[in-house]
Amino acid sequence: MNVKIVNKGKHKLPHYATEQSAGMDLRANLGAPVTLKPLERTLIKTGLFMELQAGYEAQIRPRSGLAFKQGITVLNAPGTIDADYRGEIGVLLVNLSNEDVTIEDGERVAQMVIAKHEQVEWKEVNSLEDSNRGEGGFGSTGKK
Ligand SMILES: O=c1ccn([C@H]2C[C@H](O)[C@@H](COP(=O)(O)OP(=O)(O)OP(=O)(O)O)O2)c(=O)[nH]1
Repeated sequence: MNVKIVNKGKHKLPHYATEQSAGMDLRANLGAPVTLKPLERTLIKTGLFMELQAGYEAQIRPRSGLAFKQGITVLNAPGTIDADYRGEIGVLLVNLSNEDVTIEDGERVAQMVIAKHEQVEWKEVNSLEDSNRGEGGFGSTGKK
């Protein structure tokens, strides 16, 4: 599937690192490194703008390595890029470690998965059909 993309940043376009990768890493497009104190958050710009086809979204997800090694994650994970959004793709990072962490220009800060999605029309009713699961939730299955 072709997706139109504009790159106003200085880094190469995101790409699939292996033949079956689901996500493409996104690079920070920064004028200068950004340091996050513990629990500090910041919006990292990518320089990328894209035009998804209707029925598709892009999900912005954390990178496991960055989370494990440095405690950096995506605060609103998974971030949602709507098909009608034409602004710059941003990555909202938070530092969940107890040390300062510096994000460098060009660093891979998150990954992006393009996914199909549905839109529903509500059919409002007064009651729902019974199911043998009932109303149980929040850890109610598998009880001895
Ligand atoms: O991680 C993200 C999440 C969102 N966006 C952009 C694309 C998305 O289409 C738009 C709006 O995002 P969202 O719907 O999550 O934000 P909102 O807080 O509900 O704002 P809005 O009123 O703009 O919908 O912001 C990003 O660039 N990165």
